[in-house]
Amino acid sequence: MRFKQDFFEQLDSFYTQVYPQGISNPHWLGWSDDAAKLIGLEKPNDALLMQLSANAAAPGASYYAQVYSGHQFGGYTPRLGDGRSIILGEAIGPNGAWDVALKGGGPTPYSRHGDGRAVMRSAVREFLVSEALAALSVPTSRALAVIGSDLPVWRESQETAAITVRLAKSHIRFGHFEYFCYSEKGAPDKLIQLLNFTLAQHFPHLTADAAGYKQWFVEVVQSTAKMIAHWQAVGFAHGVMNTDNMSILGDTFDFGPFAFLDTFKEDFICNHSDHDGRYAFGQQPGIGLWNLKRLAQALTPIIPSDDLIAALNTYQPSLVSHYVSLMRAKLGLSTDSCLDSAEQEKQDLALISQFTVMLDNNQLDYSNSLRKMGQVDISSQYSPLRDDMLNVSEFDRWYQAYQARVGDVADVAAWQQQRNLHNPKYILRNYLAQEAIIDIEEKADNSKLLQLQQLLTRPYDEQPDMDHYAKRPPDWGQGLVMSCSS
Ligand SMILES: Nc1ncnc2c1ncn2[C@@H]1O[C@H](COP(=O)(O)OP(=O)(O)OP(=O)(O)O)[C@@H](O)[C@H]1O
Ligand SMILES: [Mg+2]
Repeated sequence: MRFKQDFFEQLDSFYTQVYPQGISNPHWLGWSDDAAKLIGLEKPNDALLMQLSANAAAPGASYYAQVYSGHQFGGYTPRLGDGRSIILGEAIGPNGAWDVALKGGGPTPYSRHGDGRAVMRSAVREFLVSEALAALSVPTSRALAVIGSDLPVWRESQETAAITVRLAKSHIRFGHFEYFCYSEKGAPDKLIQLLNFTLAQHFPHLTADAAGYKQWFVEVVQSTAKMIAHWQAVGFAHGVMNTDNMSILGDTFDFGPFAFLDTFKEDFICNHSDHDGRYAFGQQPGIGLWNLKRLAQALTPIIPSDDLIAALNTYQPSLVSHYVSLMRAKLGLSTDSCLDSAEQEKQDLALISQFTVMLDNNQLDYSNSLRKMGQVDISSQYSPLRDDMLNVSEFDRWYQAYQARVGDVADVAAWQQQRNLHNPKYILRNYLAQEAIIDIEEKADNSKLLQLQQLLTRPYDEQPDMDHYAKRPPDWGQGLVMSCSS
């Protein structure tokens, strides 16, 4: 790894230098070749294992924990910061730099009452989902590796610690701006310093002046809208959309109790502590806007309110338009229609919503239903999903409208093949992650994890002998809800 240290060198009051503490008996549980390429690495080796398990210094690393705050479940916490994630610096890759962070690397001045550690099950889940989302083209932080150990840690019972090696284009969160607006004295200067750094590093096409700031916020609004459109289209529930977990670049960030939908359920809650369903699947678009409003509020000292509001107003149309275009690709709705594009979008959204409401009412699997729809012979009156519906006449009405919208398809096989490129066969179902974790816990066997990882790097491909991974969960794995104690 070759590092540069821009954040460390330019923003010295925005972090505390802190060294990670090694974990005993470190061993690779998982490694991502694809993530490795991003920072110019190839295969894992012993020296890297020692560095990334914090048992040896990584040459060129600076080791620091950033300070930030954030709104958690709607309430403001004035100081959070990296309590268990220690950043080594920005590793230089062939197409740009990536922060390298050891998540679970030991206590920091921001650990509050925590131990600075991550348990193996949560580290494995973060590793798997980061790479699975990337393979689905969802904007996300990445995971280079997950490293197991025999270091005991206590949650509800004794578990072992692990480290996820996270790669992120930036670790700057909405909460960084909130911290330097509310919690730190000398606010406008620090806010401006942080914003100028963000612009120079990640928005080099923008100028560090009023016009650049205004356009920057528009781009943050839109990248957030785009990220959430991806989540809704792929059926991903994040679970903890606090503003400290919202990346300023619109990358999915901080994986705790997340879930991919098995059964489609608009009000599905994956987080055991989310009693009111604040972060339920169907709430995510609205929460995205709420979070952006909190960011806007923190920016009022440096960006005029009218500009902030104008940008916020682009959120909903931008999200809808990304969502509809992702769903069109899944369902095979082409866009070269003679209707006005806004009207077409409205009608398509209605068609898509009727479809998901039927999935919800009939308790059908989200990804498998879409995959099946993509294999329909569009000229035939018969759709494979019809048999799964209780209200067949409702489905028939919808299917007729759908057929009319798809129109004539000259080459049905090619159309179906296209659909398969947009409707994954394999997703990271919670029960699959759980099975991989149980094998590691009980048998020290990571082969399921490796198999799952391989499978999820090609989620759209038929893969021989892997069909069982595409099945709906068994009874024990239905609607698994995860706790935050990670
Ligand atoms: N075991 C722990 N020890 C110390 N601090 C912790 C621990 N778990 C969570 N925290 C801190 O609590 C706050 C909220 O935690 P949250 O689960 O959102 O983040 P995280 O998963 O630890 O890290 P990140 O957001 O970097 O992915 C953060 O400041 C985090 O660093
Ligand atoms: Mg977090």
